[in-house]
Amino acid sequence: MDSAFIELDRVEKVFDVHRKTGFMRRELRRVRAVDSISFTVARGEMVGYIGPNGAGKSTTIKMLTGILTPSGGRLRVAGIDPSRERTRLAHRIGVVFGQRTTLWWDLPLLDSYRLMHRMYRIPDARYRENLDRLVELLELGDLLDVPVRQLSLGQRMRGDIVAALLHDPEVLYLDEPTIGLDVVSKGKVREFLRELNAEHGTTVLLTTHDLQDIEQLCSRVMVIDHGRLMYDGPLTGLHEVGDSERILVVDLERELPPIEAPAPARVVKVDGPRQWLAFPAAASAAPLVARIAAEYPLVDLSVREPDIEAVIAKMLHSLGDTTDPPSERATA
Ligand SMILES: Nc1ncnc2c1ncn2[C@@H]1O[C@H](COP(=O)(O)OP(=O)(O)OP(=O)(O)O)[C@@H](O)[C@H]1O
Repeated sequence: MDSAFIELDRVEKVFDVHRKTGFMRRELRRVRAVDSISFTVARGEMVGYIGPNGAGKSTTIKMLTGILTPSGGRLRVAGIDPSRERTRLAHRIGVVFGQRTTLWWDLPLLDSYRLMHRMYRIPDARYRENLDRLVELLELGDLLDVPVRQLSLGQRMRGDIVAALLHDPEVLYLDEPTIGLDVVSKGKVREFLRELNAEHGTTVLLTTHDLQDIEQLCSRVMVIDHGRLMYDGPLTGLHEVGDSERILVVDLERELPPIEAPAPARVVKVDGPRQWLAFPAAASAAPLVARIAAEYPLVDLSVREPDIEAVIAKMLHSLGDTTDPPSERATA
């Protein structure tokens, strides 16, 4: 991988919020949404950017796209200062907001793509080639004539991903790309993103509340809290810092005493022939599964992941983070 493609050096974003505190009285509150964050992302990396609600994730993404101007620090994407050269940068980045669509609600999907073709001034041959490839990969061929408002959430999300990639961006910002999708649609979106990254080397910054998005896509994860970067490393490391656990749900042929599992795995619940075992999230489930399969009459099993909020909360707790949500300072 070559040198930094995304660079943040002590970036800050402070919002001034005026609040009415009484008749003719207003108070100015200063919200430090992003508080001196520094990191770099190399070209071709897929990085998870996670944190509790209000942590500053969207504010960071908005600064990276140039929608918001930092209050301090230095920020570059592909060598470009996003807030100064937003239009130039727009040709090199793609953005997908899971909760909002960039498509035209009343128009057939294909018409939205035609408009983007013109907006981004994509050469005709390239547009045609990209459209054909993306529509095939994301299985949207039968839906191109359907107005966006008639699409299911999963179809609309895939439609938005195509829209974000028609102009061959080098970096893709994804904000909750699998939110509300069923298991099959989530799988399709993840598989597509993996292929996109492997084949085109697209750099991806992913914000999500779904731990499996991170697990299946990102070799690196950054955790932000109260506007500050609290962790930057592999997901397994995040589990280790917080001592997170996964749960192995085991269905036996009949009701039996609690399974004698090798420590630190242990049975945490028994209900008839079903038993629940907790084990460290950073460890592989394979040895535990093999041992149970060899020694017990096993019918079925599944692994439950901890939810992302729980992992982050444990990690922050173990780091002794007890500060209040984004630092606010009354100035008047
Ligand atoms: N335009 C704004 N004006 C004032 N305060 C803002 C503005 N945008 C964000 N904030 C505040 O900045 C902080 C960080 O918000 P941000 O939306 O970046 O968080 P987030 O991590 O994306 O949260 P979520 O997961 O809930 O989307 C919050 O306290 C929020 O209220």
